[in-house]
Amino acid sequence: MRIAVFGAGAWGTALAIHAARRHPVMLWTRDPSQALEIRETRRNRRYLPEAALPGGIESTADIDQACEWLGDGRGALAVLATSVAGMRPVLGQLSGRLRPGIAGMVWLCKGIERETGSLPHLVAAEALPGHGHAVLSGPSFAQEVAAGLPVALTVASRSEFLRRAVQQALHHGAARIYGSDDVIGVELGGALKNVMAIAAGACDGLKLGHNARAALVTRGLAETARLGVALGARAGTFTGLTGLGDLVLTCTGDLSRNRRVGLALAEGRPLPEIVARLGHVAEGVPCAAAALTLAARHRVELPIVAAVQSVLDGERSPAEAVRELLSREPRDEDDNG
Ligand SMILES: NC(=O)c1ccc[n+]([C@@H]2O[C@H](COP(=O)([O-])OP(=O)(O)OC[C@H]3O[C@@H](n4cnc5c(N)ncnc54)[C@H](O)[C@@H]3O)[C@@H](O)[C@H]2O)c1
Ligand SMILES: O=P(O)(O)OC[C@H](O)CO
Repeated sequence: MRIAVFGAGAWGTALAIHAARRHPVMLWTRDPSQALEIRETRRNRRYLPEAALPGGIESTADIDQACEWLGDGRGALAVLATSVAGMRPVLGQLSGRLRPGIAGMVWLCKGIERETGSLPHLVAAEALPGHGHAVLSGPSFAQEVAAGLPVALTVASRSEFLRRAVQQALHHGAARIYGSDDVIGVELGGALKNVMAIAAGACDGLKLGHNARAALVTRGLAETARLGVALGARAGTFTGLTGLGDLVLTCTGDLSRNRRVGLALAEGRPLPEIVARLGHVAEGVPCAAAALTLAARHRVELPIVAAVQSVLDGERSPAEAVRELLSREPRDEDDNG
């Protein structure tokens, strides 16, 4: 099966390496010098410097060439690996270029569009109509996948055909790919765990202890599920790989960029400096505000996300935000607030 990956950041590159263990892969980047570097050095120095790219990966910055490479499209798979902010512009370029026969488009990004408060499947429906759509998510640090370490992911799509096509393409070696038809639940779990990881990083940076982090993960999951159910997701999805699984990974694993943002905020560093130093996207930063927009539309309360947003906005220090969360009125654990 031919697989074209659009976006050559850390995760797009790692997924291309995994896919290339079985399939020919085309890795598209918007940056011509990066495409040249990948072809000549078999490395992506800026985004995933430690990984060697196998010979089965070709690279181009020419989007027409990448689409033509997929051939008549039959059985081929397109993968979108940009940040959420890059989704609409890149899918817009692909619209009309991708042949109708491809198995479908699967995106890897985890977040909510900042300007619209839309989950990725709604962005894709507008920007790339006429193709099958799927999201691939779950606990997965790029560096570990590139190194061939075990990983379990979930592909969610309303199309059973596309779910099976993604499993056929990527369920091999050390990667297990589960299927789900709960697109909203899978996308929301992946989006909000990034915000919770900022909170967990701040919590650990303030040395609030293991009890505090466990409370944050558990209440963060409750908050995510509350919004998800209001949006039409199944509650059970949030205890799966793309909910609890990714939440635990990102809140506790130091490879997480979002967690590192939280740790740096606890040191009192300004957000623009933290983001600039990171050199990668930290989706939790734009996602916190977008999640609050979405929650307001559905009249759902998100106290931890609101606390993170107040810190990102510079309205409160992390310590003040924690004090505010602790001073909330007592309630039953399964209360809807
Ligand atoms: N890194 C991981 O371990 C990992 C794992 C799973 C999911 N994700 C998710 O995958 C997405 C990408 O993450 P990443 O780690 O690759 O980020 P990254 O910061 O390493 O790379 C982002 C990539 O998106 C591209 N991009 C951004 N806007 C674009 C635009 N308008 N047009 C074309 N390209 C654009 C950048 O050029 C870059 O190649 C994020 O939503 C992230 O949450 C990351
Ligand atoms: O580095 P982060 O925080 O963007 O997390 C990466 C992946 O989403 C973990 O599953």
